[in-house]
Amino acid sequence: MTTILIIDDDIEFCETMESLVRRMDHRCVTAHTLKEGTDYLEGHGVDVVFLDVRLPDGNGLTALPAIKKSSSEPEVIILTGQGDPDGAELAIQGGVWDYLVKPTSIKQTRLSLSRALKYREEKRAETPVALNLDNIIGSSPAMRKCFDLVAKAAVSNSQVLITGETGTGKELFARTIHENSPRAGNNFVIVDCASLTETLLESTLFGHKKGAFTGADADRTGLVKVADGGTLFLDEVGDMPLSIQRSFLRVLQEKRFRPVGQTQEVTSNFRLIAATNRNLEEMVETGEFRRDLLFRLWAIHLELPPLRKRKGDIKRLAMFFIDHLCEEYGVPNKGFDSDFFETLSAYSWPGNIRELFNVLEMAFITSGRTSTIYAMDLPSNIRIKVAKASLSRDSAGANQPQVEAGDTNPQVTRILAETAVEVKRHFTSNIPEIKEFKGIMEEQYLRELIRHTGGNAKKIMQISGLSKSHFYTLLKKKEISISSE
Ligand SMILES: Nc1ncnc2c1ncn2[C@@H]1O[C@H](COP(=O)(O)OP(=O)(O)OP(=O)(O)O)[C@@H](O)[C@H]1O
Repeated sequence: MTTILIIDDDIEFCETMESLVRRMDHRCVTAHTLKEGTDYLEGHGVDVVFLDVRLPDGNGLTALPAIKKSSSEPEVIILTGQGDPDGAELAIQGGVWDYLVKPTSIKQTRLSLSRALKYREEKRAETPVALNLDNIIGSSPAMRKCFDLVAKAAVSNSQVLITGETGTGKELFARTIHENSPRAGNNFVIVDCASLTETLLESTLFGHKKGAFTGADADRTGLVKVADGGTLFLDEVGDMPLSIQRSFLRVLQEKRFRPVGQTQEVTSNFRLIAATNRNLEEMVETGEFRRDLLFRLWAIHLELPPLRKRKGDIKRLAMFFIDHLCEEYGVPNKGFDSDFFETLSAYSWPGNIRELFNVLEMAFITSGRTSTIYAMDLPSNIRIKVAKASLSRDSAGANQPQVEAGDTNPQVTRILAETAVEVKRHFTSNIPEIKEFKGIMEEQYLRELIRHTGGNAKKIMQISGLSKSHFYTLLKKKEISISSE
């Protein structure tokens, strides 16, 4: 059933609206403060919100973005006692469906509500584009937003600008847009603007005639022409020299250009996707990037989040990539110890997914023929960084939470990982028997446990998971007395 929420502090008005909405066979909920209204939106599906502007706890227009972004993304109709043109403009910019000034006629209110609901129904009925996202892993909210944009980009012919830190998947997403677009049957052509000098970039993009410059010993077709009917992917577009930016802008507008040393123009019907990890708006301010080109580029702007902001995706990315490696190396699928994912999640991944995949490949090789991959298999530099970050976090917080029963918090995991690094370092030449090693570690653990709990038997059992009899047997075996610790 359709639900309409009325946020208005005028109780009488709410009652009138409620009866109008009910007569239209919709469910109606009223809220007399902004807080009440936004609280309701958090846990319930709402189709349309009638929103007053002046409310006891704030201005409705200020809350508009949060209301629009709430989980059911309702349409909003402003119903205000004091209409003012600036407020109306602000509201419309904020995406409201209608702006009505009280008193409104029943007819007008009904019409506005019916139209908003019709629009909402049509929006829902739009058939979602079935994307082929075979090689892209991610189900975090940030990634789902990106997939929506990929779907929009795939069906349109507009320029796309993809931004994001290094290794976040800009090229992968550009290829995915191409492969899901009607141009998929034609070329996807990559030009890396950062790796070419100014002259080389010009001839690479536009091509040249034999003899146009020293070394041009044959005609060469430019990559803009190779992308005819397909997609041209300009990687690191922020590194494009200003002189080329000027000529490229013209190519974008007219889809025609002149190869170096040639008098005749060539045409190309290409679709442009550009990517960069630089801030182009800042570059425009400093005069390093043309504003007009930037405006052309970002008809659709896809901003890829860094991996540290979507840690929920790390596990699936790791499983996907290790499965891929198993297949490539022809070995049976491997399992993972839980400490493996904990360590991966505790690292900040400045090189994003590229770095993650490199590290996983190293761990995969280190794990050899074993069927499980452990944190120990990760490169020591990663484990050390994780351990150090955890320790410095610990020393920064004065009152650290006590380690409770069964607590395998990241701090403990980190310390264990660090211990493992130490053990590995010392064992290079001389490895003791496992019994001896276990004995030493066990004794160390018991002494620490007693010190930490002050010898409180209940806490000892809770934390260690040992039974009373087992604990006292161990104490006897190690010749430890509770009072001396
Ligand atoms: N969501 C994802 N799912 C699976 N693999 C991914 C994902 N994102 C990126 N990758 C992989 O990570 C690696 C780096 O991706 P890509 O080269 O597209 O990054 P980039 O942002 O273009 O990097 P750079 O800025 O350094 O050029 C590639 O192996 C790519 O396949």
